[in-house]
Amino acid sequence: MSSRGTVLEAERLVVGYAGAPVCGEMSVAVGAGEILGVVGFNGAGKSTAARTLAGRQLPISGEVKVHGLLANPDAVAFRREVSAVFDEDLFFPSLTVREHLLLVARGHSLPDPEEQVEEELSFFGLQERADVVPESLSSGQRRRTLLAAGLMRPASLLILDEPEQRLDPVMREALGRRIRSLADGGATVVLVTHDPQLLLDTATSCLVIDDEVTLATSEVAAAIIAGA
Ligand SMILES: Nc1ncnc2c1ncn2[C@@H]1O[C@H](COP(=O)(O)OP(=O)(O)OP(=O)(O)O)[C@@H](O)[C@H]1O
Repeated sequence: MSSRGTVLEAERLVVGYAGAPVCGEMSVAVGAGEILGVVGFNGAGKSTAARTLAGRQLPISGEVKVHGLLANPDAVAFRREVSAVFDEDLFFPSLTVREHLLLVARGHSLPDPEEQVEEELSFFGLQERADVVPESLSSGQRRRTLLAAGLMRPASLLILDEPEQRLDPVMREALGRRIRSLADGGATVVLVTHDPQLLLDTATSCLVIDDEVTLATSEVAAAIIAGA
């Protein structure tokens, strides 16, 4: 546990649908500056767990708390703390990439929103596509837009569901460095991933999701997802 205190806490959490659990019960306590990798086979329940930790779906039993606040995305105080990026996240069909990012920057009262947006466009290699609407983007460009929006806003807890998907190797490496630097700045990160290298580059501990949920080092978890 981090000396900087627990940020995300879940005790005997059971996640699933219509009262049916998708995986074993889990307990987590993640501190400021820590990166919790979440791994498991296809369909193991990683995204379900991540969505529950992000407050996007209710647990079957147990509670999720962030800084002691019950997970509830309708609560302003919770939303301020938590940024989550999922593949199914939505866009406004008539807003361009730049307009989406400006909306996020202004909505979170970032200083110099225009400048910050240009930095994100550059980091995610989106400058050339900044003025097109989501429909005209490739799936990887849409993914990068969502990640840019999720990473640029202030948050003490960042939940990323397979952020490496549809990113090329250079972008994956840059993303790993970015995640690490956010954690170095004090953010807590939950990272669902199938990428052993991203896990090794970032995670400080890992949750292996299965019928039983266990804690593992990033080396052990990376070996599991690499099929070793
Ligand atoms: N909305 C839903 N309603 C009912 N069952 C669902 C729903 N979404 C997912 N599931 C089921 O819950 C189980 C866990 O799914 P989940 O998406 O959490 O797995 P995952 O570990 O993230 O998988 P992957 O690695 O393939 O992304 C799967 O059996 C899936 O079919």
